[in-house]
Amino acid sequence: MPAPDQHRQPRRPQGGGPRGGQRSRQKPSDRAKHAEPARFAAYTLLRAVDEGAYANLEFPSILRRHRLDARDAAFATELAFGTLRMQGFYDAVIVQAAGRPTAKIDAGVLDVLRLGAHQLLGMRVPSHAAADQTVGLARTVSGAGASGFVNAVMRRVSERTREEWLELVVPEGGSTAALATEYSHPEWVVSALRGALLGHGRATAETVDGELRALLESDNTPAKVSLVARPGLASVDELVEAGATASETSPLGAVLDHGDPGAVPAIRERRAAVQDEGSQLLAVALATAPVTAEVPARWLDLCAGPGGKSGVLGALALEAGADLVAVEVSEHRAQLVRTTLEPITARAAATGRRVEVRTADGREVGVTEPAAYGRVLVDAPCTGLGALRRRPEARWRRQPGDLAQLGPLQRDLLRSALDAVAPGGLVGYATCSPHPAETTFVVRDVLKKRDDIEVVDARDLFRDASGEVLHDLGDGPEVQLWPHVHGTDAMFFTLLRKKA
Ligand SMILES: C[S@@+](CC[C@H](N)C(=O)[O-])C[C@H]1O[C@@H](n2cnc3c(N)ncnc32)[C@H](O)[C@@H]1O
Repeated sequence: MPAPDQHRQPRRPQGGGPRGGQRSRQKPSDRAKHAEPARFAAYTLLRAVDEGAYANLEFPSILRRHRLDARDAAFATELAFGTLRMQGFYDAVIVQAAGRPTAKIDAGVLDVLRLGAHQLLGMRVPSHAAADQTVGLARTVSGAGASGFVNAVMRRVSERTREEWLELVVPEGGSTAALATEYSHPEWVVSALRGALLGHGRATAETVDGELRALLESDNTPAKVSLVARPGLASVDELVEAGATASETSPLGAVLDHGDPGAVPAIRERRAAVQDEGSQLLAVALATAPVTAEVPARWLDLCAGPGGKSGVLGALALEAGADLVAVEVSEHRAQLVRTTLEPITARAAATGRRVEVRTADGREVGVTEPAAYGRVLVDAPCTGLGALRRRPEARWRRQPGDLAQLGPLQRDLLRSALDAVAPGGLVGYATCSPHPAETTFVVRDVLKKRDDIEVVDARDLFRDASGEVLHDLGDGPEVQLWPHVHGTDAMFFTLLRKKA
């Protein structure tokens, strides 16, 4: 049985000195005998992620199973998610402290050590408590045999501050490998983000190092909980009354600084939702872009699951007197779209409009329903490299080969959307990745073979809560948002019009 909570101890002051003064020479036998619940829950998540689980989806049920109160749940979340994000840096530290490569450490013991390293180097938990509880966790999950090894490694990790470890394990010179260790990203992701900053004109050769550091840092900073009020169903004022703060970035948005979003009535009733402000902005951009030709009053969301943008598009479609068709290839995700759209579907029925969710392959819609829609969103499946701050394990799971695999699908979906839109109508192509291979290159390749499409400058459509065009949107015509600049995920958006 896990022991009672022992992490509620005075934290070390920020930026404290070397850990020597607090260093503990305790033997493993003097350490905690068992794991306490919050750390045990964090460990359970790390093991589940190692076996393929998604941290965001898995953790709520782990927290419930361990019956953690709000404070322990917050500690466990910071511990587990912070450890997953910073795992690359901690592994470099553990290799030094253990004197062996991570491949030679049992996977469960390695997770225990990573959690211990995060408490020492990332959370300001006092050294003795971090070491004590980490050894207790090792004893609970791996047996007494591992506790001596864990005790010794924890002691060595605690002998240096975070800054001293950075100096020791980060190669000199600011190379890709150095940034990868310092900011705990795979090297290929560091290279890809550097290329994205340059490729989208966000940085020049002179400024890219600073921009890249700021971007990598933002991936390691937990995103705020952004809410969207679905137009006509909820208002920002209602979210503010429920404890959120009105967003400065999105006219539909609010930010919840603390508390459970599920406790907000509008969210429970699906009149509002948790959604990144960048996603809100691009759905609004597509819905409000001027269309001068006569086009069908039918809008299409071609890659709809789990339904976040459909929720905004559907609500705005009804306000504009249009229907919405949401297409999603996965039955499970299509069901999520149906659920999230329930209040919008009900409102549509009451006003003589239609909201329809189909489980189907979006690549076929252009053939089966040519020129049938007035506005089409392609929120393409992508690597998600622009949303790493929201998915703590994603950076380790993604592989460079994913880009090559997704490329043909992204192009096929965009082609299908361009066929499905009526002359004069609009297609928005979006990704939650800034990688040129899934953004500008996809659009360029598809447009190369068509003469019926023109690119529209989308920047004027990205307006903040006060109605001003968002700052730093670049040279256009497409829009690339950045977490370190706009506080949103790194969403990409191109707006295309089929010639009338
Ligand atoms: C980036 S996600 C969309 C997110 C969604 N728009 C939202 O805001 O909640 C991409 C979605 O496309 C779906 N997808 C992948 N291939 C597809 C295809 N051929 N046709 C339709 N949907 C597809 C994926 O299952 C995934 O749910």
